[in-house]
Amino acid sequence: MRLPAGLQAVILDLDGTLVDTAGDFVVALNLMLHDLGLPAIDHGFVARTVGKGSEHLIRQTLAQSQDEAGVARLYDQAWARYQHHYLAINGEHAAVYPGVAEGLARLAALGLPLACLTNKPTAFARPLLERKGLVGHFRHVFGGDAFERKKPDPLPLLKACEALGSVPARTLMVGDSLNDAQAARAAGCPVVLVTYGYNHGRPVHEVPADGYVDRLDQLQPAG
Ligand SMILES: O=C(O)COP(=O)(O)O
Ligand SMILES: [Mg+2]
Repeated sequence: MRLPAGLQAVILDLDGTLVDTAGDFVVALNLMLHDLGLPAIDHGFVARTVGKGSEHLIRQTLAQSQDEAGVARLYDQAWARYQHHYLAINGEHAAVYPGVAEGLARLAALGLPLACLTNKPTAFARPLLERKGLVGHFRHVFGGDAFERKKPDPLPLLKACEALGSVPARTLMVGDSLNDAQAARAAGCPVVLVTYGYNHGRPVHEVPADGYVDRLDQLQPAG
């Protein structure tokens, strides 16, 4: 699809958009659950649950076997174990999606400044992009802890636009989920969704967007 005319910058989501990280989440969560003596989760659970940040993911994971009080009691220990394991394996069970490196290179060649905006903690996001050879494309990397609120709140997008020096209406958000689309709409940014990501386990075409692409390198310069 053609990029909107007059574009000033592009903001890209990470998990499910640039990198298939479901394997990393499964491994780190299951090591955490093992430490806590709790039953394991599977790939399908991760694909349905990822995208709303680590706190949400850990709470939902604990809720598979715990009531509300159990989740509250175990949360701090779970978060510490999760962080330890995730940082140790970050990127080992994750793969860059086909067309991503080419697509980012093309956007950069058009002179568009790029920001990565994910709900993943910044301390997980930056090393992952480095390990996968993608970090050099980005002027900024903002994690879920970079601002006061996370996507689907528009705040992180508005802050990213500010950092990029772009007007929201001329800043494209590229993501994989309703979370990204809602944040983009509320910020006044056009949004394109990739068709291969997670989208909370739902078909992505259910989510209204300005376009859908099967690969990032399908984003073509405006005609
Ligand atoms: O929920 C997460 O940790 C990350 O999700 P996102 O990169 O799709 O924003
Ligand atoms: Mg995502």
